[in-house]
Amino acid sequence: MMVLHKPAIEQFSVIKTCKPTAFFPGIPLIDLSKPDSNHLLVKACEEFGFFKVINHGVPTEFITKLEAQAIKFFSLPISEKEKAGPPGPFSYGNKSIGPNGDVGWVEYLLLTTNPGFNYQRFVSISGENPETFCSALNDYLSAVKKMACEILELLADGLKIQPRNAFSKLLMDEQSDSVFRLNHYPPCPELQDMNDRNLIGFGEHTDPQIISVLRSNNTSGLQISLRDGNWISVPPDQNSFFINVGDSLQVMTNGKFKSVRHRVLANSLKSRVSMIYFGGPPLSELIAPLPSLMEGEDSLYKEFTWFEYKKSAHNSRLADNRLGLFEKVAASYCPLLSPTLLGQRVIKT
Ligand SMILES: C=C1C[C@]23C[C@@]1(O)CC[C@H]2[C@@]12CC[C@H](O)[C@@](C)(C(=O)O1)[C@H]2[C@@H]3C(=O)O
Ligand SMILES: O=C(O)CCC(=O)C(=O)O
Ligand SMILES: [Fe+2]
Repeated sequence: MMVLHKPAIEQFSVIKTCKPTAFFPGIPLIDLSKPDSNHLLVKACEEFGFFKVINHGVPTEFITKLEAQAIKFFSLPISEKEKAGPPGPFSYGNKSIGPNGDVGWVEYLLLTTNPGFNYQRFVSISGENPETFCSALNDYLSAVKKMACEILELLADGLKIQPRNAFSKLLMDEQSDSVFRLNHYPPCPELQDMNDRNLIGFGEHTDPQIISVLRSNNTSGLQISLRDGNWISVPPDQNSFFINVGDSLQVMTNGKFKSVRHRVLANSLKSRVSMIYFGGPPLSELIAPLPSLMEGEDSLYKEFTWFEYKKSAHNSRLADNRLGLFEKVAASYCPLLSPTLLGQRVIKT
């Protein structure tokens, strides 16, 4: 267990909550088995870029098996976990997020989902039969990817886009650059003595990919930012999935869908374990608005490939407005709306 003395805790972002953040009852809930789900999905992506899905078709057994493997891994001594690799694109990281100095009250495993990737390194560390970890991961990833593709096809239906696999084919592509992340937020008991203060587990950001599929245990902490800048706590639900619109889907819909800003606050008593699949396109894919969604409008974004966007994202800090660099108006016509200034947001809690 990580234990921190008060001065040490100050190394992390501690934010003051002026008023308790109310649980917001309005997070869209979509039942994927209902015939009108396509229109509700479009509405949720336009209004929040975030929603919760039920009747998702992912077997509970796949979820519990992978979660058990994750818990086993995170319970190992740190020296063992570090053998999974230094913080880097596909390895174990502790408190340090990304390559540019971001920190959070979190440890994680970051893995590529490309077929054929050798997970053996992590497997041998957890002391498990290699088959157990690999099969739990593969079962979970195939089921979650299938669900993500179904959602993207329902969205295409709702937007009247032909063909209906216009988005989903990018995740189905053999070269799809998708990532999977297991996050563990240990409890932080010191927080109990720090009235009105919260510790950042994973700082505010948007996800750069097309779509993110998040499942967590029953510990709270996830928050999303509404358009007015207010933060809303998402009540945890271990039987459902939470879906984020990523920056790339915002661009492909020419800004009709919004990528959602979100963050995770640490909990003083309970540990949070989350598993997130980030569905991304092939590196060479041009990320641009679909012509059928333009209706005579100009693209709001400069043209770029996923490789270019990913490279730029990896040079940014977590909270930066990464898409700002690729917006036509902000970058070309108005220096006051430069990405640097847009990246600095007033934090309301
Ligand atoms: C600070 C960073 C971590 C991140 C890469 C980045 O430079 C900016 C984007 C971050 C993010 C957020 C969503 C996902 O968790 C992630 C894997 C991704 O694709 O973009 C992380 C990156 C990371 O942890 O390496
Ligand atoms: O762990 C979570 O619940 C969310 C983490 C997240 O947003 C991310 O890893 O990109
Ligand atoms: Fe995220």
